[in-house]
Amino acid sequence: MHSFVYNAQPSRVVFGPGTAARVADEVRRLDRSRVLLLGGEHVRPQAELVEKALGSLQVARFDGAVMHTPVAVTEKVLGLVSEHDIDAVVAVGGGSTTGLSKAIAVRTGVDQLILPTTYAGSEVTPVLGETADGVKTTHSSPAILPETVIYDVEFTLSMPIPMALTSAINAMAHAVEALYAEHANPIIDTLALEAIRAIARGVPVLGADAADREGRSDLLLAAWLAGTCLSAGGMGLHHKLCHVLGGSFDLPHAATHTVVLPHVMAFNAPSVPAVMSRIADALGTPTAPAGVFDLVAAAGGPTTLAELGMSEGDLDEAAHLATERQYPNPREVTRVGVRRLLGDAYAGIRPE
Ligand SMILES: NC(=O)c1ccc[n+]([C@@H]2O[C@H](COP(=O)([O-])OP(=O)(O)OC[C@H]3O[C@@H](n4cnc5c(N)ncnc54)[C@H](O)[C@@H]3O)[C@@H](O)[C@H]2O)c1
Ligand SMILES: O=C(O)CCC(=O)CC(=O)O
Repeated sequence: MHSFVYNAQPSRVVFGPGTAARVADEVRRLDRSRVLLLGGEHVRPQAELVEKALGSLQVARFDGAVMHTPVAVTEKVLGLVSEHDIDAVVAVGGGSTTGLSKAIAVRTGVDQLILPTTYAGSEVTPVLGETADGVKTTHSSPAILPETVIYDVEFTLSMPIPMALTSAINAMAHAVEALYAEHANPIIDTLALEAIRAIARGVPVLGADAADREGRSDLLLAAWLAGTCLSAGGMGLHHKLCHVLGGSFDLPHAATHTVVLPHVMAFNAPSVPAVMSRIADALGTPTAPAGVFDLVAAAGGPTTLAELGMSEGDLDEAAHLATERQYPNPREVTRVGVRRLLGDAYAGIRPE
């Protein structure tokens, strides 16, 4: 018999090809008129299109978001916000640009409209991770959640295939951890399993046609579902470990998720066999951890922490940092267990 609490997150979502052109209407719908546009070097054409669409609504622009949301960058942009009397942020980019937008909004109360260019899913979560003094700290608040998300598949087509692959596995990780999270519930389970199915379908064909709008649109939809799972379900060992590796050892976010996910699934599998069996069904593979590992390996994605630049000598410290505090996870998290897991991920050993 079911018994659960479900918190729906109130985002407005505009989804479809060409929807970026509606950004000015969406700003006016929020009754805002002084926009700070956040863009970035690798999404210049997308940001330019949005700049044109915003016209006189845009009064300032910043292009320097950094992965893991360093507080020093946020403080720099806060100067622009007060100087230009900003009342809304429009962010064009991946999770790093969205993170900067959230960091500004939670400090100033400005509205946020996000046009994602990756599958990170941050745009629909009330979660923000920020880095200061080499430590990444995550917090959650309704004030962090963006008001409006515009998913335009055209904005994601420029992602190179290796990046689209790792970003899709970052999304899959949100769905996987939601299935065994503290706040798991049947609504989120449905979204999570659909996201996993869609990503398992989409990843193997990513390389076949780089401009496959249909396929990329399905992945973008899966990314939204997966972000929704993260926002309602919560995070366990996998996300904690990736935040330690990203925040303290500067590893790239989505690629780290891609390497670590099968190993955390193998670690947690003995405690949640029924969940792993549902994931295996969604993947269409005999076992879930090996299914994810094989999906990544077959698509040419990263399978070792070594290739991401992790030093073997730092694995002990990473295990220490990831086990300093307890947090919800289906299996007890011990330093010895995490160190073994990290060793396997470092070497790229295929899990059972
Ligand atoms: N709070 C949350 O719910 C949440 C969820 C997921 C990720 N995140 C955070 O987001 C950050 C990672 O985000 P990410 O993985 O999307 O990477 P990212 O935003 O850092 O982007 C990676 C690189 O790819 C470039 N890029 C982005 N979109 C592109 C495109 N369409 N074409 C070509 N290049 C493109 C960026 O400019 C950047 O150089 C991390 O800080 C992570 O912690 C937060
Ligand atoms: O905003 C953050 O950096 C914390 C949440 C997060 O990164 C989710 C993830 O690990 O993909």
